[in-house]
Amino acid sequence: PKILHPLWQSPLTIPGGTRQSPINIQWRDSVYDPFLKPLKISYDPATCLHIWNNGYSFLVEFDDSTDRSIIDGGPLENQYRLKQFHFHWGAINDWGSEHTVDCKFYPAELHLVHWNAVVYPTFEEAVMEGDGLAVIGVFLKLGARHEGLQTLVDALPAVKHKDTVIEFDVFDPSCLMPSCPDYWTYAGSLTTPPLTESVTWIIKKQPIEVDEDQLEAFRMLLFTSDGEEEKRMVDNFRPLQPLMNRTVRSSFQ
Ligand SMILES: NS(=O)(=O)c1ccc(C(=O)N2CCN(Cc3ccccc3)C2)cc1
Ligand SMILES: [Zn+2]
Repeated sequence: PKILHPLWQSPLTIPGGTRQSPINIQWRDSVYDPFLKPLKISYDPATCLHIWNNGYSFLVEFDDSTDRSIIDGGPLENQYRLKQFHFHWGAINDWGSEHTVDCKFYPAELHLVHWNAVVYPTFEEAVMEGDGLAVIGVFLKLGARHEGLQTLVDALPAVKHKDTVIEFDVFDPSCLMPSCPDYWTYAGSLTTPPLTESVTWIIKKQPIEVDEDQLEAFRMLLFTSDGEEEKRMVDNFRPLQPLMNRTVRSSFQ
């Protein structure tokens, strides 16, 4: 029988999938690529639009009608436009991230989602193409309170229920980037339906620190709409997928 994911009612494995995400990054198996460029990030905080709870995570969405918030360089051939960022987290601090490093889970993982507007007319079309998307993954680890994240955390009670949205008009996601430029990169997929193999993953080596209260704020969100029986939004990460015939490259030695 087809095993369906409890959260997304989607097949856990994609028939014929050869580049699925997330994966375990085995540090010693990653290959240093001296031709990888530094990642260039330039975000305009004024492109921030709103925060919404879409029933599997909370997303901060950006105005992607122009090239005001983009990334370039790194493993990318073109510049990619920022569309949204979101997180994945666990019910407890022992797990929650989608990718693992040497089989270690982090309590949460940030995904900044960008699309190739140089080649494709819309995000929806880019989602279906091998070089359509670029997602920066940043691990969150338990530690000091993150002041930049706090402005986001303060807004979460207003999007507690699925399909709630609030205006969020100035936020600079650069404040969520770790200071170290090092990253791994590999060819993968969306980790939620339609699971298309359209993502160039750029996973930052250094995590950012957040405190327990900030992680608890994520866990008080709900998968469910107002009036439904409450289900806490936790463990919204996809199981690890086989590496198959892929190499993870590193930008550092
Ligand atoms: N966890 S992750 O970073 O891999 C990630 C997950 C979801 C998305 C996302 O914004 N969407 C997936 C497709 N969906 C809409 C859509 C578009 C075309 C066809 C069908 C459906 C929106 C982006 C990144
Ligand atoms: Zn994600």
